[in-house]
Amino acid sequence: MPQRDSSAVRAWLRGIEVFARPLPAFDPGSAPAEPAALFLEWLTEAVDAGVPDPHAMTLSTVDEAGDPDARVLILKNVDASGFQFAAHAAGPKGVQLAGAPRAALTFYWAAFGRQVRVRGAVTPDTPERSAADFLARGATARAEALLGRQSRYLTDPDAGDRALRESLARVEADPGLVDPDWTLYTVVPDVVEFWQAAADRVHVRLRYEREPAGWQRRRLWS
Ligand SMILES: Cc1cc2nc3c(=O)[nH]c(=O)nc-3n(C[C@H](O)[C@H](O)[C@H](O)COP(=O)(O)O)c2cc1C
Repeated sequence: MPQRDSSAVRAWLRGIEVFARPLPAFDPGSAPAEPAALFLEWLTEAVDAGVPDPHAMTLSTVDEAGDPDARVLILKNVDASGFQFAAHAAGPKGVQLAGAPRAALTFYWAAFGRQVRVRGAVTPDTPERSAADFLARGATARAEALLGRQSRYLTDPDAGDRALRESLARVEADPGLVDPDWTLYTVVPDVVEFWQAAADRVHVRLRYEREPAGWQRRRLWS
């Protein structure tokens, strides 16, 4: 740990190695026609290699003032229609998405030096599918969601514990209870970029762009 002066921190950070490990090669010429197929290949490799939380991703949104916001979430599904996550419509990210229904997703699997970036419109799924996602959550997660207080100030932790216990009792008494604000969202991608790090810094980038004729694949400078 360096001294706290800024130049020492700068030197310390510069000394930390990046991409100094065996990394896979990426041949964009043999990439599949659809980005979802390549995404699932990369995700599968991360899962099989035991990467922790391989389905964690950063969801970026903007608020009503146009200020960006970002947080890590768990991916719920991916297919040709898009990338799914779930959230409470009344919480900050839900409110931001109601006002500006577009988002970016960022995945990073450090063990492979791989990043995937997704951008697109965000659409809420049907109430039935959102309810099914809600009911697939654990009892405590459902009890917390039903409180609808995520990201508010926790001024009294003891009162918070009591409220959670009461909510959990409601869930246990009525296991079919669904929070109507719980929403599955789909990011419908316009653009999906695959980025493969290389130790020599000649990183390989492939961007899929959705066009009327279908997905176009383009290499990018690194
Ligand atoms: C690995 C990881 C996974 C997370 N998964 C979720 C999740 O699936 N759902 C969720 O609401 N928050 C999740 N969080 C917490 C969010 O990052 C965030 O703190 C929370 O959703 C509140 O965000 P908001 O105030 O912008 O709405 C996760 C955080 C981490 C680090």
